[in-house]
Amino acid sequence: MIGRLNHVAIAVPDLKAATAVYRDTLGATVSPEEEQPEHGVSTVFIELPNTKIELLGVLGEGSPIAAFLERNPNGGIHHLCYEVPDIKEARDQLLKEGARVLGSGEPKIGAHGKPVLFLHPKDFCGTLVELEEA
Ligand SMILES: CC[C@@H](C(=O)O)C(=O)SCCNC(=O)CCNC(=O)[C@H](O)C(C)(C)COP(=O)(O)OP(=O)(O)OC[C@H]1O[C@@H](n2cnc3c(N)ncnc32)[C@H](O)[C@@H]1OP(=O)(O)O
Ligand SMILES: [Co+2]
Repeated sequence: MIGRLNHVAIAVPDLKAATAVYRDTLGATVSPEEEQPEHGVSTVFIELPNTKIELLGVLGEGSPIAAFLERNPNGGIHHLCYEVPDIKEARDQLLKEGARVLGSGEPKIGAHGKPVLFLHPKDFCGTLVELEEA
C-alpha cells in the first residue's frame, strides 16, 4: 500500500531557530515558513535529494503538536509521511484491518495541496504515520 517516504517531520519549540540550524549549520535549502491554520502548525520544508524534512512549529491554541512538545521540550521526530496512490482506498483497507484513523476520518488538504490522513502511533510501532495521496 505505501510508496515513497514523502517527509520526516520534526516538531520544534522555535521554528526560526530550527530553520537556522538546517540552513546555516547543515547547509540545507529551506523553504519559506508557511502557516497551516487547518492543521494548527507552521511548516518549513527542507528539500533533500531523496526526501524532505518538515519542521513543525505550534500555530494557535489547541495545536496537535502541543502535548508532544510538552513531553519533548527540545523537539523531536514527530511523524513519518508515506505516499499512497488512493488515500480513501488506503483508509478503508486500514480501517478493515483495525487501524485507528485520527480525526474525522475524512482526508484534509495537507502542506503540498494533496489529501492527507493520520494514523494512531500505537497501531504503527509507536510512530505517528501520515498518509499523503501521491
Ligand atoms: C502541515 C500539514 C500536514 C502535512 O501535510 O505534512 C502535517 O504534517 S500536520 C502535523 C500535525 N498534525 C497532526 O499531528 C495530526 C494528527 N495528530 C494528532 O491527532 C495528535 O497529535 C495525536 C497523535 C492524537 C496525539 O495527540 P496528543 O495530544 O499528544 O495525545 P495523547 O497525549 O493522548 O497521546 C496518546 C499516546 O500517543 C503517544 N504519542 C502522541 N504523539 C505521538 C507521536 N507524534 N509519536 C509517537 N507517539 C505519540 C503519546 O505519547 C501517548 O502515549 P501513552 O502516554 O503511552 O498513552
Ligand atoms: Co507532515
